[in-house]
Amino acid sequence: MTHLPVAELHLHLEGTLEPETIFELAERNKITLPYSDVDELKALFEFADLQAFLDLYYANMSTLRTAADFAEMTDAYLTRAAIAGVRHAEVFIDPQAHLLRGIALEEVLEGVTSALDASVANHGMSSGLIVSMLRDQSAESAMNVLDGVIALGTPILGIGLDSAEVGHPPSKFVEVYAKARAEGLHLVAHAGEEGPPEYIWEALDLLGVERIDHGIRCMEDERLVERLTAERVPLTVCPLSNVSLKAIGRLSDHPLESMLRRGLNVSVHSDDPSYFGGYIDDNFREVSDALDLDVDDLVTLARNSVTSSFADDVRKAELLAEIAGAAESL
Ligand SMILES: Nc1ncnc2[nH]cnc12
Ligand SMILES: [Zn+2]
Repeated sequence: MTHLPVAELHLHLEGTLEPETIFELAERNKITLPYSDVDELKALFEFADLQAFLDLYYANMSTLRTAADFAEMTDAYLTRAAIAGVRHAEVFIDPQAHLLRGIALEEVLEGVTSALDASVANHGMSSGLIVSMLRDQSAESAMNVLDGVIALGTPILGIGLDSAEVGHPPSKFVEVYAKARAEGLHLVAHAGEEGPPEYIWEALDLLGVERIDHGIRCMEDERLVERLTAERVPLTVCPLSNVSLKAIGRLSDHPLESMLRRGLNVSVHSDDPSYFGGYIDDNFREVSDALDLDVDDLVTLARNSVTSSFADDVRKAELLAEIAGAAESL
């Protein structure tokens, strides 16, 4: 199947480090990994829950040291995403995970933005960066990152909130989000992945987010579904991730189809593709195989990804026209 043009809105750059790349980086940076080869590492890609994944995800980041490493990781993602049909990418980076192990914010941002700055020229893809705060770290730490990014003057699209969800509600970050809003930044947050529907309410009402990342647990709260539908709040759903992290038992039980039927503004994304079995094209193919989705549903998902993006109106119109063109030949 040719891929529909899409916007990738939920993608952690550090979650695109393929096992082979982790070993290459480790060798280059003289880091000893606790696995002897790629197969031993891949054998660990069975996760009991979000925390089990996060432990491995953070451990493997130790291989990233220089701006060149961050640039290479980012460009490798853009190369793979272009093959998947991604025409616009808004990607997350987790600066605190690198600051905590002594890598300077400048190093991280310089590497990532140098690759993103060339995304149009090298991949025909528009792009932007979302700085994501680790919710299991303090609000003060998140504020320091925000201040650091502002001081450096690095152009970013906005801020996000990720990492271990349960026990770290959005309310913890009210001041950080207020400051980011005052700076004119876009606001998104992971909520309702493992955490309860109340965290989605908080992300909307206390943080003022424009998109919810994941949000699948909204389906447990009828009033919330009504609100999200009425306000067309985008939910960036990552089906392969949800199965891999046991938020959902099997792909055939994924609520994506019910969410679409309820009129929720859902789109499909890849989260941490190297760990969860696939990029955005793999997510589209697997949900269309496992769920009762027709071509119109797939086109709706692609269109929602574009209308939910932070691209400007001209770019959105271009991308919607591309989707309409591609849909004719499906
Ligand atoms: N699926 C996910 N949930 C929360 N934090 C993350 N960081 C990277 N992937 C994540
Ligand atoms: Zn995520």
